[in-house]
Amino acid sequence: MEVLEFNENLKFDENLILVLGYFDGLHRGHQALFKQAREIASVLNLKIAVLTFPEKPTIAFQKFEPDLLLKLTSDDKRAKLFAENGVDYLVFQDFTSKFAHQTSAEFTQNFVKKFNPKVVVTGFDYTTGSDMKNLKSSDDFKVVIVPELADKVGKISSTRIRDAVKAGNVAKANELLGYAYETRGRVVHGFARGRQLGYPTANLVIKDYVHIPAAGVYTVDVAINQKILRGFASIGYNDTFNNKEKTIEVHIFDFSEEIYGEELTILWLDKIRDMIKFDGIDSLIAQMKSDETTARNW
Ligand SMILES: Cc1cc2nc3c(=O)[nH]c(=O)nc-3n(C[C@H](O)[C@H](O)[C@H](O)COP(=O)(O)O)c2cc1C
Ligand SMILES: Nc1ncnc2c1ncn2[C@@H]1O[C@H](COP(=O)(O)OP(=O)(O)OP(=O)(O)O)[C@@H](O)[C@H]1O
Repeated sequence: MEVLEFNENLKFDENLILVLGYFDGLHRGHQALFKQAREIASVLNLKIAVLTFPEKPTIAFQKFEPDLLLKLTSDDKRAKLFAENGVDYLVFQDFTSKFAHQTSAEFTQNFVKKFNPKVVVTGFDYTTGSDMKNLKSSDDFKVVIVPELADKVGKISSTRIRDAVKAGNVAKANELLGYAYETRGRVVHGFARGRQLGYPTANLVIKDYVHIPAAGVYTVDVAINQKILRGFASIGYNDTFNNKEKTIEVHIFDFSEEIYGEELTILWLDKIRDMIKFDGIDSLIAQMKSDETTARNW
């Protein structure tokens, strides 16, 4: 997959299949679009391009709050997911005020046509331009609209997945994503209390602008050095010890390597419980033993 910045001189000599949208998380609804695009691409023997934005379009419209920059995946993972979904050209355009002020016709002329698309694939609720029109088929290209992928609650959407993650409902998020929600971090030193508890933990710092699940205790898999290992993790202020800083820590079962400075990825599988303020470490240890059984049996 080639990653490109859109600019006026960008020109493709070949015909392409163009897919449009922001695609936070590349969830099952988005995957349906790419499946459709791949089917058309293979019949017409064409490559697939995506025109998307590095950040959420809402930053051009709303009063800024740091949450607006948070995503469901790191930028690296996002690119990987586009590639896995069959994208050949991933093209980024900043979503600016000027971009937003274009009409649908201007967007078609200035952007869509630059891709020489034979077919443009969009979702059922996709609109373009300041006039918010649906893209229409023309002599130049055909528009294929993918119907809504929904479950009992309604449309599978990035918004629903963000809400599930923020509520700690990672199992629901995973069901809607079609893969396990993950967080990449680097292992740093904590208070070294974990050893005393019988559960040494890797404390993580997260540099990606991503949504972190709600405080609590979780069954996780940990991807480290090409291996996937089961563990359990906690997010929060370690209420028993009144920590001032929120920590994300993971204990990997049957693992005793020194991993300070290493990068690992936590795959959030299920929430076990909320964080509890215990009146002593013995009750915390007893609770963690029971959590361990839950996590191992998941
Ligand atoms: C699975 C798991 C569950 C935990 N549950 C709690 C909890 O309910 N209450 C709490 O105060 N701390 C909890 N902790 C956090 C421990 O207090 C923490 O791991 C310990 O203090 C070590 O921290 P340190 O790495 O900063 O030394 C939990 C940690 C893990 C890994
Ligand atoms: N469940 C779905 N079924 C079919 N198409 C979808 C679905 N969800 C999104 N799409 C389509 O995917 C493209 C990208 O959508 P977008 O990035 O707005 O995702 P979204 O999940 O709708 O996000 P949000 O919840 O933030 O509105 C659009 O063309 C949209 O119509």
